[in-house]
Amino acid sequence: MDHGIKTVGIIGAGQMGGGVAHATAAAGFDVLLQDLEPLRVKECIARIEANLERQVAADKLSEEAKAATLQRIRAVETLRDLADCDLVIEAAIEEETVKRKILQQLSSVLKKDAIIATNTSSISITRLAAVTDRPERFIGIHFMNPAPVMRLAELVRGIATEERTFAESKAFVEAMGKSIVTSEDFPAFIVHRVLVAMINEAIYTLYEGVGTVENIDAALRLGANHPMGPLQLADFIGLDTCLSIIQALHDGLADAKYRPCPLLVKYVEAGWLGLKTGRGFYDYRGEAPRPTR
Ligand SMILES: CC(=O)CC(=O)SCCNC(=O)CCNC(=O)[C@H](O)C(C)(C)COP(=O)(O)OP(=O)(O)OC[C@H]1O[C@@H](n2cnc3c(N)ncnc32)[C@H](O)[C@@H]1OP(=O)(O)O
Ligand SMILES: NC(=O)C1=CN([C@@H]2O[C@H](COP(=O)(O)OP(=O)(O)OC[C@H]3O[C@@H](n4cnc5c(N)ncnc54)[C@H](OP(=O)(O)O)[C@@H]3O)[C@@H](O)[C@H]2O)C=CC1
Repeated sequence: MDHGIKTVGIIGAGQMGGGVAHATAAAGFDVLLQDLEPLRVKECIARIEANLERQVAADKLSEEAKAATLQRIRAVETLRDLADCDLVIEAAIEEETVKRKILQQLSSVLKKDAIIATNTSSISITRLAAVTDRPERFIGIHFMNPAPVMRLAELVRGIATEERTFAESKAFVEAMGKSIVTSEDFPAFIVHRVLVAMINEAIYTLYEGVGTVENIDAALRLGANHPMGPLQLADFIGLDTCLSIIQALHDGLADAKYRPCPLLVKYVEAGWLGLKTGRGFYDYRGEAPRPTR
């Protein structure tokens, strides 16, 4: 199916905004990248360049392809600059109030028929769609981290999402060389109904003294062939994001089995958010990561 998408706007130049910008540009789309803080966009494009350079050094990408990918990514400063995009993907922090404000402002400037997507990990697509002027052109496209590498995006329809919006979004994700799964619009969708529930359980396993950080991670890495242990993965995702997701499950399903582990809450309160702040279940500030408990 022809998705009719040429130019993609991305809001939020964090780990996901950057990864999605990289993967989208590498697939041949023009990308406009926006963040509240222009410096964040600059840093983000530098990270994309370093990732591309690693591929060039490993002979997995040509210099020309690297240059072409970078050339397709343009930094912009305001939501108004995204007005002519065919698709805008919101990838700001996992806080509903922040997302609602962005989506309301975006609606008022974006051309009429453009699709608005959110990369939220857990928040109701129907609820976010309702603050826009186009719930029928609104959808969840949930990419995985690191977006250039991971092969999946979850597609989530809100109650009003039109079939055309779903079909175009699916064609867009497939044009990026990725597969889709479809999830109903329930808190945290499919991936995190399972993944963050497991991460929260791993943190309880640490909290209750069943195992150390290293033992819990090794148990799942070597014993269940997970590429990363659950605590390393939590640090990789961001502990603030993990807490928001498990909180969404707890609030949305009113089931005590999703109660956020108090240790996770404490780490977030300390500002120990994982890899992105240099410290979480591991301390990344030395030569090799060291467990913090
Ligand atoms: C929070 C949410 O809402 C949803 C989520 O995303 S949940 C999290 C989902 N993600 C996961 O579960 C990730 C689990 N971890 C993994 O799959 C792997 O550890 C990993 C892919 C991250 C790294 O794999 P690895 O084999 O240990 O490392 P490495 O060999 O360095 O990297 C593999 C490839 O990924 C690339 N890569 C690694 N990190 C990258 C990044 N941040 N950005 C871009 N590319 C990256 C490397 O360049 C390398 O590419 P090539 O194969 O072309 O050389
Ligand atoms: N981390 C992960 O593994 C995954 C995360 N997600 C989802 O993707 C989204 C982003 O997560 P992630 O990239 O990890 O988060 P990060 O914290 O790395 O990045 C979020 C970015 O959004 C910026 N931002 C905050 N408010 C605004 C705003 N009003 N307008 C524009 N930009 C803003 C932040 O700027 P500043 O730092 O200045 O506040 C930051 O640069 C979340 O919804 C998350 O749930 C989805 C899949 C995987």
